[in-house]
Amino acid sequence: MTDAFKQAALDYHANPIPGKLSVELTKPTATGRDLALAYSPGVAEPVREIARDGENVYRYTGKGNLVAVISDGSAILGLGNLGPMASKPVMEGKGVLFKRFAGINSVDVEVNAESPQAFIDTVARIADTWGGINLEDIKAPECFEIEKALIEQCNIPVFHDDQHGTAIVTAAGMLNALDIAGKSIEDVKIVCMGAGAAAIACMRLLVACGASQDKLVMLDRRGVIHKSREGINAYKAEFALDTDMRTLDDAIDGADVFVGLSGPGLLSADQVKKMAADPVIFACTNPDPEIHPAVAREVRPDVIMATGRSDFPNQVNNVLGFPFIFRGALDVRATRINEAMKVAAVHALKDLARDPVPQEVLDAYECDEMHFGREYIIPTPVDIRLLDRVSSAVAQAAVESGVARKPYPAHYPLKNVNDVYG
Ligand SMILES: O=C([O-])CC(=O)C(=O)O
Ligand SMILES: [Mg+2]
Repeated sequence: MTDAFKQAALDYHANPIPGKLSVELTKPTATGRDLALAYSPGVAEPVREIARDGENVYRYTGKGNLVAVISDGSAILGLGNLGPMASKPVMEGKGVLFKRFAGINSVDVEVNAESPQAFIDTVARIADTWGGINLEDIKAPECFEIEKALIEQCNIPVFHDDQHGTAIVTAAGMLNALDIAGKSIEDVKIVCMGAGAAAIACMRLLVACGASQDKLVMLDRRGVIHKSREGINAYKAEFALDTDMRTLDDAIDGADVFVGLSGPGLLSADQVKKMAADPVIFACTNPDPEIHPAVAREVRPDVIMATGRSDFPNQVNNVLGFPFIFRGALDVRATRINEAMKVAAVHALKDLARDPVPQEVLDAYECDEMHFGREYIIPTPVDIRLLDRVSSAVAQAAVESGVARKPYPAHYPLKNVNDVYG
């Protein structure tokens, strides 16, 4: 990032008013009568109705279209554990994306918790306020325990975006990239740089999509995760190989796929040179990827390259997932986001990339042409069709898998965010 761009990012957040989100009113408030309806005495009526039947909260309040974006700031993007307040711009940013792409209202909640249990207790006590909870930027391994406990304790969807959002989008992009490379997922040698929340979830989902675990090498800061290593947690142990490989240099030799969910600049041009033909590189650490696309392309013109960023082709970023996954889940009042719903999202994303790209998308990216291929393996976030395709696939899967509390929405398909209330 240039200094000018960094300053522009600060100015964007500071001016003309601080932050990126505000609250808006949805009802008239001009007259005394309006106020009497909105507050005392009128507000007592929905209070009584909700007290009589809890489901009425969806009818008389904003709960059904409201998601909390909750973090402790322990793993902000690829920047590390910088604390709850430093995570606030990202959490507000997720709120921007929820609203912009899926018409979902959100509040950011930054929790200063001294332990995973304190975090769980804090969130569980206020969970009923919202229609869903998006956990964000919480470090591994604590994030696994936190998500599991909250899913058990809440009857609204709880979804750790860095795990499942990232995994869904990665799997969709990977299936397409391998197709373009003419390789099948069962056969490829995969190197995963990183062993945090996103890395573990991505590899689990790739294995569920057919990848062979014995051809998958995972590395953390200390190198290859192998069976004779001491002191690895249970989540990393799931991917421990019986191997002599110890370093990224060892692992990358002949690899078909590199997935980076680790830190900036960790993959070198020399390492890229050693990969197999038509290498697939997903350098997804934000904001700075494991390798710059231009550097990878220079040494390997045959590369199929993705990053997490909006300013390069092939943006593999959870923004393609979480807004629409929650949209579908909220609209059928799902009690959780289960595996069937995640798989449905993978296929919806993967299939959409194969359709012709609308003119609005070309305009937004200032290019004349975009079609399924090396430079376009996954839809762009501005593609309005995501709203319909992903949300309806997720809603349908929720209904079929028995976690929906409402039938498939009568007002689907959604054509744009103004349609979301039906
Ligand atoms: O915020 C983003 O761009 C994607 C994300 O969740 C992360 O990097 O933690
Ligand atoms: Mg994140």
